[in-house]
Amino acid sequence: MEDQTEQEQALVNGNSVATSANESKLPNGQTKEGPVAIKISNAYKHYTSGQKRTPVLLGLDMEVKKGQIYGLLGPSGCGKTTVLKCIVGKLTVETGSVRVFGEPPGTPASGVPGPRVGYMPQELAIFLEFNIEETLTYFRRIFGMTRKQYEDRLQFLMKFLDLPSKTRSLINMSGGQQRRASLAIALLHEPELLILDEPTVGVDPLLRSAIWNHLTEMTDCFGKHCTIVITTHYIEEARQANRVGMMRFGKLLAEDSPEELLRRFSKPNLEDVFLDLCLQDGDLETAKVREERTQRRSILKFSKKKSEAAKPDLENGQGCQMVVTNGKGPKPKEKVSATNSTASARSVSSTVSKYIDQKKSNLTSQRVTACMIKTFNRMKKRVGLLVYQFILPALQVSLFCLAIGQDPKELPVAVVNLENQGQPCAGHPTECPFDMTFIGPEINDNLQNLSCRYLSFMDASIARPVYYENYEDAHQAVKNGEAWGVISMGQNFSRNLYDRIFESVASEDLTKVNLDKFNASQIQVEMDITNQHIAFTLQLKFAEAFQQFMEQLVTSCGINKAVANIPLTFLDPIYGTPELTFTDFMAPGIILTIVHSMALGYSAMIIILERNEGLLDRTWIAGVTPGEFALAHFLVSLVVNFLQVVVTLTFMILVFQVPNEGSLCLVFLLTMLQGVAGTTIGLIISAVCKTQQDATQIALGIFYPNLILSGIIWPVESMPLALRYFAYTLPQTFACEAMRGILLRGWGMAFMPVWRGFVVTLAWIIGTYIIFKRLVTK
Ligand SMILES: Nc1ncnc2c1ncn2[C@@H]1O[C@H](COP(=O)(O)OP(=O)(O)OP(=O)(O)O)[C@@H](O)[C@H]1O
Repeated sequence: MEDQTEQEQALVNGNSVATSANESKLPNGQTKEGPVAIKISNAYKHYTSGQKRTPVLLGLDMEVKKGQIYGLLGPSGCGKTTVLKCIVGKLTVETGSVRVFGEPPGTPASGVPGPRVGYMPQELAIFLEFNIEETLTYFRRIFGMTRKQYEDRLQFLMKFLDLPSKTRSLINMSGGQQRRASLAIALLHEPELLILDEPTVGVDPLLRSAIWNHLTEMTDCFGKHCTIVITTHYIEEARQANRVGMMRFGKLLAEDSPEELLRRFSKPNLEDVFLDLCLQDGDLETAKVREERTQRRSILKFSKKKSEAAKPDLENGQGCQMVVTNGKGPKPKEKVSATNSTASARSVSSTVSKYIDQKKSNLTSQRVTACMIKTFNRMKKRVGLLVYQFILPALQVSLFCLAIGQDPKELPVAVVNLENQGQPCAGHPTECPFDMTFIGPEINDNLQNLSCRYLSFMDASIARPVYYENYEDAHQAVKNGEAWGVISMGQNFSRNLYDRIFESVASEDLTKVNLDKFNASQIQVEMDITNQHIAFTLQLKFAEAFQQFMEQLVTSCGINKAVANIPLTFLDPIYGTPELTFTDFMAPGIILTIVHSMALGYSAMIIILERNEGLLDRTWIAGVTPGEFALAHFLVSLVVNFLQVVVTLTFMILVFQVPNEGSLCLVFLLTMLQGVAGTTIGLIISAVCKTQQDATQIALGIFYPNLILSGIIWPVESMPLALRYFAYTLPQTFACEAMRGILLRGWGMAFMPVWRGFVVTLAWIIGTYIIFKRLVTK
């Protein structure tokens, strides 16, 4: 009733030339009238690109009856694809209304998107790395077809669309074969509504004819529910439609059956009808229109020639795969008798009903599983991606453990030992250099080459001595970058050291210490400290060597070595061991950052890849909701994460023996959650970026600040206050602290830094997943 009112209204307001015809004819001449399948009333829409607004639909009215083939014709850019996208619920109009099966598309009541509709977009929208079977299996799972139904249908489509082996990769097929495979997806479940955007482009005339015959058969019966909307550039091809809509500049110039249009305009073909309509529409660009017409005619002539060449075959029931192979296929339309048509249609009708199990096709779990299996299959096909996903974490961990945190080795140090004439020490006494039997210590023969004794405690594997005879040469060597520093000792180093220790102590007036002698007993070190870590290492080694030298010296004289120590004692550490290295400090953060960034990088590409290939639209129009799509990718990422965490922890803890004092379960759980947080952040990037390049740049842009600010490399406590507070808001800062607590201190959930790390990570996961879901459902 509502339809009727709208229809009447459309007729009153309708386009100047649009007809009031609401009936159309079957190809065999029978009148076809039925309920309305699609109704678009007074639709307006524009695209916005930056400041630019492009109007696309300008008060479009269109009506498609159930069981009709509706040919939507018009020049490139007039808005045909936009209309189709509005019908399948991919786009919405700004004003006016679109109704599919009486309901707005996108609502559950319309069933569109969903298994009620089969959609073939203009672009290929196929998984090029898949073969035909894998591609169709994906859609079979979404639609809930049983294996048997699917096998029958696959067999039919392979023959009908003249597709090569079902196991050949689509990437290795010709353009025409790929288009036919794309059409097979739309035809797979014989939907109630078939939306085909230029399905016959690049298809040879013979097959084009067979496709039209098949479409005719799908709609060719009373009470049959298949409705087809098709766009084509081959205008004459649309004569086989029950009704055509001629579109220009966002509105329909006319809408009627081809026969009625030809009769009304007294033209021999639809091309000329279209030209007349354009002229009537007040379009002054006649030259351009004529040119378009000439071009299209030349295409048509070519295709006609080919069709005619093939005609005898068609008439004999050969040449068209469908006719040849199953013997039940339609003959060319003028040959189809009413009886045949009905019988044939009945068989199609019964096939249609058995393909879709409404209960099954409504199952979220089934669609999520379909998406997951498809993603795993895609991964399997991309060996590079697999390597990237699972070998890279292991490689990163190995490189980190091997390259970071160890002491630098074989650092050249210029040694100027004037006490030994600048030469390497051949040997030195190790006995007590003092005679302690008298009241005060006396010098004995062992008081020589104390400098050599000191140098003997130097760890040559770290500070490699290079001997110089004078200070100037040694200094120049450092200047030239040949050594990291100069360590020098004077001519009477041993005697001056003795005097420093005993004379100053024995002196009655400590204010009168001989500073010359005092300075001459100093071991002087001058360094290149441009590399702070190397400089710190050498300073530490020089100081350790001196401590050991002094301990050995006093011990050789029978004095307790404690006398040689400064009165500051470092007892055993409460947490950690003296052996802990910088690697151990960084490892907790590195584990998290590897897993987090790998997950982020992987998921950041997911939607972009599918969207750019046109697959995302197809998946959604097949009935997978954005929420299901998000869930499927989330679950796949979880599996990938799991494996990455196993690889990372195995290498870090088992192979490279990074210490773990706490619960491995907690370590695993926190790492896993960090991976999930990376996944959800990546999914957001994937949803907002148009290209892989954009996504890569954002992912990299996130990676470095995160690494620098999260306290993974350097303590957060060293940052300026404002930056430190910012760092605390990042997903890895508290998690890194928690991980350090577990691994190095053996803390459990009872410790605030540990549970805080978990809570913040969970908050990031929930927050980013909500944002992602909103973005994809927009
Ligand atoms: N996302 C978009 N943003 C901006 N403009 C767009 C967008 N999509 C399409 N357009 C513009 O809208 C107009 C209609 O596009 P549409 O794809 O609907 O035309 P069409 O009739 O299907 O063309 P063709 O036959 O070449 O496929 C064109 O001018 C096109 O450039």
